[in-house]
Amino acid sequence: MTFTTGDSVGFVGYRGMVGSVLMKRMLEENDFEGITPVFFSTSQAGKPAPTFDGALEESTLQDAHDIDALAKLPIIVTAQGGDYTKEVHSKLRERGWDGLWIDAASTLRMNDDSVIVLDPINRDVIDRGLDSGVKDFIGGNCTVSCLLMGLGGLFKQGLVEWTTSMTYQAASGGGARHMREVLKQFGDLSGSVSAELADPASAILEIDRKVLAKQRSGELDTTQFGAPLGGSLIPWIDADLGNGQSKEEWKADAETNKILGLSEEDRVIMDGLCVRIATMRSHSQALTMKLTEDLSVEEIEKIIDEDNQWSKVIPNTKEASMEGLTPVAASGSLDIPVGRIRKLAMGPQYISAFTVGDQLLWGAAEPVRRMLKIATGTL
Ligand SMILES: NC(=O)C1=CN([C@@H]2O[C@H](COP(=O)(O)OP(=O)(O)OC[C@H]3O[C@@H](n4cnc5c(N)ncnc54)[C@H](OP(=O)(O)O)[C@@H]3O)[C@@H](O)[C@H]2O)C=CC1
Ligand SMILES: N[C@@H](CC(=O)OP(=O)(O)O)C(=O)O
Repeated sequence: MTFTTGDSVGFVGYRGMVGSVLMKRMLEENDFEGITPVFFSTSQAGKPAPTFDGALEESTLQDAHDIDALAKLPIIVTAQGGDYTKEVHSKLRERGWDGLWIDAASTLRMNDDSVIVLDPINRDVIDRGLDSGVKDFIGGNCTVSCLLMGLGGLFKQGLVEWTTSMTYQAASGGGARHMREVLKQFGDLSGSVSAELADPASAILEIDRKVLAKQRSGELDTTQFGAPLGGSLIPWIDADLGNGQSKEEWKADAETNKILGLSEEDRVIMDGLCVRIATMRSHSQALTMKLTEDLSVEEIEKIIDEDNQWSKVIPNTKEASMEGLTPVAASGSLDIPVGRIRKLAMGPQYISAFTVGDQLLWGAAEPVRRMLKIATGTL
């Protein structure tokens, strides 16, 4: 089953958080031209499909579990989540569906017959995959994609021996409800000391005592994160692999090497700690890298800056870092700022770097959006 201009493309998960970002980007880039979108929902079948204020023709939402309807499509794009992928993808393949499955969820990422998509970094791997008949194209983990978009130049040129990343991951990585939860926690914490905050003469240690008491009281809603995040952090993301490593930490090495298409002997070693903090939608990472060569900082910055149009070197000064190297600066932008680049005391091949990326854009929706364009022959 191959796509020709005007053919139908199925969209599942279009109204979720990642799906909404995907739709917004597709509208901004006029990506619906040349395709006939068919929208699916697991809960709203039969209701009107979105027209995005008249940008698309009126249609009806299809049932996202209707395998017959899905199997008619040459391309399915899904941001519905891993459980949906687990349930539906195998049913489609078992009945012989040979269309392209483009997915934001992690379920199929490490399968031998899938490609992880991040085309500014691995267009060659994607093209080889398409040529050799790969049918499953999966977006990478958000921290991995954002890191490679920022520092891809060094990796592509084989200049990285190993990297350790300490992450500062936003609430949005958990989903929409997680973002609400952390904001509600901040509100409740602030509310618990509103009288003291209104009085500039009140003692800060009394405010601190009350805030801590509230955080420990069990009264904050922690349904999503399982622990208070407002005014705190959680040094664990995703499943416990039982060897001291979290699944999020494991993904860094596994996915980076797969994205880059590196063989066993060329592998880059990646490891670190993944930490959830109370930011909204941008993930940050503090990196220590051992390079294979003693490059000057200027050479390193040039390689990073020139790799792709979105990586942006931020000068290693306090002013520039505070202005351009924060989640507040990066959110809502496709740019990936990379700063704090300097040689470390460990030796001339050791550098630090700090990078930030909107994890709903390059971390989730954008690689998937661009893969659809590659699949439809428009990128
Ligand atoms: N959040 C993230 O940072 C990342 C997520 N992903 C992947 O994308 C998947 C989807 O994540 P995310 O978009 O955050 O999930 P959401 O929970 O926002 O959306 C998933 C689905 O929930 C259903 N839904 C139920 N109620 C609502 C509502 N009120 N508003 C919108 N949708 C609703 C929709 O399906 P329906 O129409 O069928 O009811 C929707 O498609 C994840 O499971 C993950 O696999 C990948 C990378 C990053
Ligand atoms: N695990 C990421 C978000 C995510 O969805 O990752 P993945 O696509 O690898 O499951 C986070 O919590 O920040």
